[in-house]
Amino acid sequence: MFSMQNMIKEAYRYASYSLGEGAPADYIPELAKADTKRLAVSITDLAGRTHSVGDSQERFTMQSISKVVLLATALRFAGFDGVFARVGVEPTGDPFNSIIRLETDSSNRPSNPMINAGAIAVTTCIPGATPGERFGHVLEYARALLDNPELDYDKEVYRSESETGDRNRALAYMMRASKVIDGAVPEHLEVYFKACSLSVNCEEISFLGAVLANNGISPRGGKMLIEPFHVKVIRSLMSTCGLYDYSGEFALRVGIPAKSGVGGGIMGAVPSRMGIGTYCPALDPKGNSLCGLRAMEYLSQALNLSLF
Ligand SMILES: NC(=O)CC[C@H](N)C(=O)O
Repeated sequence: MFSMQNMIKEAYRYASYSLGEGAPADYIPELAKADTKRLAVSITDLAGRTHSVGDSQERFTMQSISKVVLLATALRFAGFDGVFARVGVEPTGDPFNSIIRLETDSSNRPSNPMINAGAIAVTTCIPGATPGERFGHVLEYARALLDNPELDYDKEVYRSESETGDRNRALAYMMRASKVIDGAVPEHLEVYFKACSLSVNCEEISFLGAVLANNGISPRGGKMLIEPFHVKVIRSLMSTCGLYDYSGEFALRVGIPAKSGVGGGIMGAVPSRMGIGTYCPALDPKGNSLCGLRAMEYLSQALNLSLF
């Protein structure tokens, strides 16, 4: 008999065959400590019910999944035109932290908001007198979008990333040199690193997926959290750019708008159906959670979720 719980159990079992493969991100030293045996799969349906199997309460940092929250926050304050004056909407086929196109692209703008350069440019659209105030807007919105009023960032991961984030600094200074962004680079990076360090669990990211799946309306309570046009923008960028230089193959194999992060999470939004969260910190060479990809593939096939 069909039950969502059984389906998730099967996805978990299929994904668990890949446990032991891959490795946690180690360029942020604090992330290298993650237990690669942790695995979770969660689905939040559009009635707001969450079903999970595995380590779904385990907390991990959002990392690049926060690019969705940063973009939603920036769109709220600066609108479409304000945000997309600073960042493009084209996939790159390059790794998430690549710098090359900032020089070779004639506009010097980062290609899209789902790569590091693009997300840093997006943070510059979030207003406030101090980086604390600006991150406050992100945190407040993240608490609503992930349905956890206690949500906060992980101080250890933030410190670790801030100490070692020279590549992100380089991206930001390049963009400032070419006048794509202005203002104090260390302040923009404080907002960006804190957003990456937001501490979440698998159930919460499946809820964020469900908000996006439900056209921006909270499946718990019915409040509009993201306006429908912004949902369309975010979902389309997730589809084309959400898994960095694996986005094309992911579209083909899974076909769900999704966003991954090097903390080991993947968040998926199946329009008008459900939000999906997966977690396992062992990554493939492109920075995507290996077991997470397997679980997404299983669910896409079994529930016929591909948009294509
Ligand atoms: N792909 C990711 O999750 C990258 C985010 C990470 N915080 C970084 O800036 O490198």
